Amino acid sequence: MPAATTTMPAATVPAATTEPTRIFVKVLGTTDPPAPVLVYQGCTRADLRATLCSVAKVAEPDSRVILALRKGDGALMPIGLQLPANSQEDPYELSVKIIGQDVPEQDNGSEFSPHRIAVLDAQLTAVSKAMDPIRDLHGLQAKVAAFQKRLELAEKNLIMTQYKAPKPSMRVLKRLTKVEPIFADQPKYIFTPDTVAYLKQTQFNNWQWEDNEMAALIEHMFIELGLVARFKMDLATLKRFLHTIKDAYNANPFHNFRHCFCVTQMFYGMLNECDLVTKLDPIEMLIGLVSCIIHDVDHPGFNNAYQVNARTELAIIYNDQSPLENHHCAVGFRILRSPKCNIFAQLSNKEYEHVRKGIVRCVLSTDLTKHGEIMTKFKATAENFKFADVEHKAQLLVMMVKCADISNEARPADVAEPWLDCLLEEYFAQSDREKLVGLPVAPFMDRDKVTKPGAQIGFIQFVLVPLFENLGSVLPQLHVNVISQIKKSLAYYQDLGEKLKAATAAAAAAAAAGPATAVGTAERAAPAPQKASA
Ligand SMILES: Nc1nc2c(ncn2[C@@H]2O[C@@H]3COP(=O)(O)O[C@H]3[C@H]2O)c(=O)[nH]1
Ligand SMILES: [Mg+2]
Ligand SMILES: [Zn+2]
Repeated sequence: MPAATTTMPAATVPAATTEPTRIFVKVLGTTDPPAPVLVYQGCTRADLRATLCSVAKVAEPDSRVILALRKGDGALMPIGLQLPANSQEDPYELSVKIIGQDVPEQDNGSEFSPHRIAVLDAQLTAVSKAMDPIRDLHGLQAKVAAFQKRLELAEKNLIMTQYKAPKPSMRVLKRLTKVEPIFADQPKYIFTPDTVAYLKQTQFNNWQWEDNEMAALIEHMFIELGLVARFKMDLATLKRFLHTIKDAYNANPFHNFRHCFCVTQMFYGMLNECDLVTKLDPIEMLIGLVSCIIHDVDHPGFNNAYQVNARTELAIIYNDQSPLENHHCAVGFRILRSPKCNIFAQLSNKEYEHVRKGIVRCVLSTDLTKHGEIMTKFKATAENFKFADVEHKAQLLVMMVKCADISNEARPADVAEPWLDCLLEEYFAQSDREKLVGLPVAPFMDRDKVTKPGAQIGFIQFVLVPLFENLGSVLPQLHVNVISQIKKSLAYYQDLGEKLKAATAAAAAAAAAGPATAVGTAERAAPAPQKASA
């Protein structure tokens, strides 16, 4: 039979914004005093079961372990997160049985027979497990995307996407309606005036759109900026180009087609919010837009350092010189060269050369090892910036694409934060592989060393703020939404950093004082403060 844990004060567990529920649990069949358990909001039922098992000193909380929790009056309490707090004087009584030891396999007919409890327990655990993917953002998104796909099929690919203004909560309603198709194999999207106006804002929320919709939104940008008309683009070719590019982005956690869309949309948002649509030539807007679209195409999910250290094919082909950015550019132009996707077909040779040169320059500039050099050059240019100067505008485009590429923290908190999770997921997958094969691991990618504030504070302070302020010296409108949001983000992560520091210190003090059992991780113990939105 399991023995009870030693009771230690639970007060040493770090304070949380949402206070945990403190319960006391007395393990039946032992003489040990009731043990305190802190139940944090956000932990799962499986976490709670695991903790109760550890209180009862049962090694593994597998499905053969039956836990029953009763109040002092004998009432059976469902083991879940809604357990009311109690006191040391009136603890819950925990009984632990292990199927195959002393529990009858058959139902003995009584309401709370061990068999029934075991069955119920196993079912609840299964339900809890089934809920885990739903708590996970990617899982949720995948489910939504799969549902939308099914809906598309059901609607025979005839979908109209309607969008309601997001303010004030940035929540989105999408209504799907039947409309006439353009292509038999492709849904046609018609965006409402609300949607197309919202698309022009740098604070746009990317998360509620699926890939086909994002491709259609980019298509809309080409039309709306007058590029389709000016460069006599065939609409079907534009669609094929965008869908081919979409398919050429890999399903990486971060460097995927959604990132491509965000970068492109931020560029489009900056064009609009900074009145550049009238100040730049169509060909310059075309350079910027297509640069954003192809800038990470076919990204393998492993960065340049990995390419070089692992001596990959890309590193060999490009002699270790920005292998990824060179690859993105080459893949993009290979797609553009194909007649079915060649949106530049009607450009004169001179225009094509100008466009190609501009795009290559912008995409290669997204390699952050070029950051310092580009910053210095633009600072000098910005002192006397002239929209009449072609080279000045070429540098402006480079800066805008660079800014758009790393602009997640320039969006509202609820849009930005999931991107950091995606980035860290990709970084951790890389460092895990590097550890496995004995390659050097960058500390900022190491899951044992990285925290969210650690990842963002320096990045925002030393990369984002100087970069956007440098561009802001030529485009002062950037201060209104973009730079102000970046500064809110910085304050948020600085605050979170302080809270984590305090939580770590408190946890260390708790460890020194003795064992108190808490359900949940350190991050749950110090949940994120509310991040300010625009
Ligand atoms: N720490 C941190 N890095 C970022 C963030 N956004 C982008 N990056 C990194 O900056 C890089 C810019 O180019 P990529 O998009 O290829 O890959 C990007 C990421 O590695 C961010 O919010 N935080
Ligand atoms: Mg890149
Ligand atoms: Zn990118």
